[in-house]
Formats: sequence, C-alpha cells, structure tokens
Amino acid sequence: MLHAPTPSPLLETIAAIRPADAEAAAEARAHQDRLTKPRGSLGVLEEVAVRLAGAAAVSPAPIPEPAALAIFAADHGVHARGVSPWPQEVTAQMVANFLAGGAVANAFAAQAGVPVTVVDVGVASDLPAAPGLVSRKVARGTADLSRGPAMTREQAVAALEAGIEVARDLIGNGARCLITGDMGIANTTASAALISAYTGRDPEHTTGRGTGVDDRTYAHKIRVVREALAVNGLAGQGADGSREGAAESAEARRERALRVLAAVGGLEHAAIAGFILAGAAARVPVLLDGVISGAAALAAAALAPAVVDHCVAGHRSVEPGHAQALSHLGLRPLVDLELRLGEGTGGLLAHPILCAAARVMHEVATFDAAGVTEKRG
Ligand SMILES: Cc1cc2ncn([C@H]3O[C@H](COP(=O)(O)O)[C@@H](O)[C@H]3O)c2cc1C
Ligand SMILES: O=C(O)c1cccnc1
Repeated sequence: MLHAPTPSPLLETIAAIRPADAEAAAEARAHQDRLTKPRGSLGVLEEVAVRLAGAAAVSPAPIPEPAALAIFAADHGVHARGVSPWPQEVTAQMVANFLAGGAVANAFAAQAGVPVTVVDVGVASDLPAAPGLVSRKVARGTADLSRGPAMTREQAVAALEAGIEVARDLIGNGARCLITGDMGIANTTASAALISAYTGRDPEHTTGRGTGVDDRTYAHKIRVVREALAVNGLAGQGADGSREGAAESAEARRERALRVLAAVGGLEHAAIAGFILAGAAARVPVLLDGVISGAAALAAAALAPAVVDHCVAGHRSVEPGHAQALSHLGLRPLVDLELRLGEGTGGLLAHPILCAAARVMHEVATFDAAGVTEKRG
C-alpha cells in the first residue's frame, strides 16, 4: 500500500485553523453583562474579551500570558532603488543591538516582562551565532520587487515555515500570546506593495515615509511601489480572494495569495505570516505590531481567512498603509501613539491592555455574587 504523502507544515497549519466559536463568544458577552460595572463601561475592552473567548473557544478565555516576542529580520533587494534613507547594513547592526538588549523593543519587552527571540530569515550578511538568535536564513535578502518577483514560491514557503516553526517552539515553551516584530531596512516599501496587492488600494494610499524620507524620495517610493505591482501583474486588483466570490477553490485562492507574497513581499513578511498562522492554529492569540505585521497579516488572511479571529491589532502606526490593512482585516487597534518604529514595539505596549481585558472576566465579581443591586429597567 502506498503511504499518504506527509502534509507540509504550511498546509497542516492552515488546515488546523478554526474560526471563532460563536457559543463561547456569546457566553462571554453574557458574563460580561453580569459583572459589577455598568454595561458597556469597559468599551472596546469588552469586545476584546469576547473576541478572545471566541478565539479560544472557551469563556472566559485564558489570560494571554506569558507572551513571547519574535523579531523577524531580513533584507530587501528594493533597497537598491533608494527607497530608504538608511544603509542596508543597519538590519544586521540592529539584530546585534536586539541581542545586546539595546533597542527600543528590548526596553518595552523588559517593561512588559516579555522575552525576545530574534530570527534571521534573510539578513544579507552572515550573522555570528548568539544566544537568543534563531538562524533560519532562507536567502541573503530578496530580489528587487520593482524588477520582478522578490522571492521564488519555494523561498516564500520556506520563510512561512520558519515562522511556523518559531511559533510552535515558543508555544511549546509555554507562550500563550505571540507578539509579532520585524527588522528590515526598506521593508515599508514591500509592506506598501503587499497592502496594495491584497486590498486593491492605490499605492498613494498605502505608501508612507517609513523611517523618514523627504518629499522627493516619498514620490519616488510611490512610483517604485507602482512599478512593483505592474511588473508582477498585480496592479488594480485585490488579491485576497474576497471579491472573487465562492467560485474559486480554496486551493486556487491560497496559490494566488502565495504568488502575491512571493512577488512583492519580504522574507520577514512571509515568516511573520507563518508565525500568525501557527498561533491561530494553536488557538494562541497573536498580537500584531505595525505596518509590516499588518501586511503579513493580510497574507496570512489570504491564505486562511479564519486567522483574523485569532489576531488582535496592538496599535495603529503612522504609516497610511497600516490603517488600510487593519480596516481590510476588520481589526481595531488597541493603542494609537503615533509610533512608526516596528520591532514589535506597538504590540508590546498593548500586551498589558489585552491581559487586563481578559483578567476582568476571571476576577470581577458578578452582581449576584457581590450583592450589588443592578440598575432598574
Ligand atoms: C535604527 C533603526 C531601527 C529600527 N527599528 C525598526 N526599524 C524599522 O525601519 C525599517 C523600515 O523603514 P524603511 O522602509 O524606511 O527602511 C525596518 O527595519 C523597521 O523595522 C528601524 C529603522 C532604523 C533605521
Ligand atoms: O509602522 C511601522 O511599524 C513602521 C513604520 C516605519 C518604519 N518601520 C516600521
């Protein structure tokens, strides 16, 4: 007898993802209304607690801690087009800074009590082995997405599977919330291209100033994103399948999603997408950071739409594409502090808020239990 082919980690992960459980969400909603506070007084936090319960398929949802942050680092061929004011070496230099504990992400992680893992999925130079560094280099950076596909399909899958493996390891070691992080000079250009390709929005609305380009470079950056979409045959369409109706098979939708990711994404985008998928497959909530994570979440959602039920938007970055990505995903950011850094900083800041929303459901007394009289009518 022939053996059944072993499913790839990617397909296995996608197959394991379930949408939110409506019963657990309804139970959470009802419990929320019995707690000793005026109904609705916790605003957005009430919705967050209900979402967490639906995602966990149990009410109340477990408090999403301990959390773990993974910062996926990679370089970008499109850097050669002059889309970032920073030299490419800064990616590797910042990896060393993360490992030495000297970046903003380290300070915020220390504040939140969250351990940091740094993953090399595509840094252009060789990085010396170091504690806290996971080496999963798929390539020495991507090809220039404005001249043709940034990655091969195989490279995109390898990076997705690196992200899946990192998520599985962190969850295996006890993480109950995954926080996404990125490092890659020029990755806001790839993010804009991904967001335009998946949402159908014009590059004018998805491209931002990244680390801070001047007006001339900003106009050039928008043109580069346009060229990337045109050369890869992605102009003027939303590629996530949402507008295609039910006629397209799930497999065809996945292939299209993968093609977009490989064409204009970065290796860190693909790895973050895999990381998100694996969190969702394990029903571990994924706290998303900024525009790079938002673009990766669009890729993950195009591969497996139910993944969105397991994502929480940590914050909204200043990059215009981030708001476009979040609105396409139907996610509301917890924090808006006009950050534009990445690294996982926005996700880290939001983690105590996410935990507070979940903790209310475990620790706040009901009107009955506390003997507090409910309002009349
Ligand atoms: C010192 C430094 C630290 C960073 N930490 C995150 N980024 C952020 O900026 C980069 C994307 O912006 P752009 O597309 O304009 O190059 C990414 O590496 C992102 O993580 C940094 C950038 C720099 C320069
Ligand atoms: O939105 C972000 O996360 C961001 C913005 C600028 C540069 N790097 C990341």
